[in-house]
Amino acid sequence: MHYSKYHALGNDYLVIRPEDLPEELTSESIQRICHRNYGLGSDGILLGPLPSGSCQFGLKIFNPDGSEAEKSGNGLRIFARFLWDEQLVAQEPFTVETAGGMVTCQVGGAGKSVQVEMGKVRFDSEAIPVSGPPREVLNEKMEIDGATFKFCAATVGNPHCVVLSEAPSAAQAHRFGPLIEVDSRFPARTNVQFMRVIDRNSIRIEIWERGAEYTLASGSSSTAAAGVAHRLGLCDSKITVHMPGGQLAIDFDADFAATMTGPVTKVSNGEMAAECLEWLANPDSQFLVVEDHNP
Ligand SMILES: N[C@H](CCC[C@H](N)C(=O)O)C(=O)O
Repeated sequence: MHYSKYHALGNDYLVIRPEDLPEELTSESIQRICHRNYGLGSDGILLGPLPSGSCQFGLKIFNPDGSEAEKSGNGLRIFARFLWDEQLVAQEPFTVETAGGMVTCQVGGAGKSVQVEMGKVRFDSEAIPVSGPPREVLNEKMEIDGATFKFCAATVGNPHCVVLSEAPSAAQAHRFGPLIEVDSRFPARTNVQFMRVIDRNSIRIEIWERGAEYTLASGSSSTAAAGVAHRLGLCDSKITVHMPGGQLAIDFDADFAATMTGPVTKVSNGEMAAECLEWLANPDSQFLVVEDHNP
């Protein structure tokens, strides 16, 4: 099976064209393909280009636990670069349909920089979703594993819980992220960011992703966390988001519509070997399978 691998600030994805799939993806085959020991290893799969009734291209985004994500900022930059590498687009902006809505992409810098209009960041509980009465989820409190956190929640098409932190760290993300991801207040689970506001134009985040665990960078997390900082009046409308994998630029208009700009790096084109494909298809082969989170 042919694939292309890219990373965006260390958040890596496999791009697979539907015509290259030997059979329909399942939660288990996604887990196997993405597995860092048994499979090709990645933070997810981008399946496309797919037909779309509303946009020039369609895209399905899968997490390594097999769940489908409504949106991925790094994934969309990578997919835009893939389309450019395949000469399916040039320098003009183009539209991509995701489960979380339509986005507009534009490739620049000889493919090394991509801009994506990510849509509006929204804070209302029903859109995210967050349980409880309909409200904007801002400056609420949660008790997790003996610690008390102040948090906000937002959607960029996918759900995010932004925890205010004096000292975001990988240890903090690993300890509290998995607990918050599956907390009952998030019916669709949630991505989690631990955020420190550095100044009016920069924040720092550590990330625990829904369905992907700890990642070095996340475009939708950056957009959500920057949106919260802007909504709380702690940052202006142009924000640099610092993550372990690097930086992204997020710009907001007056309606919190976000434009994300950042790099993409091509890693390889490759072929999954036949014996690995056999292992993928063999349900009895030894493999650690996590529970299926698809609704
Ligand atoms: N794990 C996310 C999708 C990938 C997001 C991240 N890789 C990005 O760049 O936005 C979710 O289930 O909503």
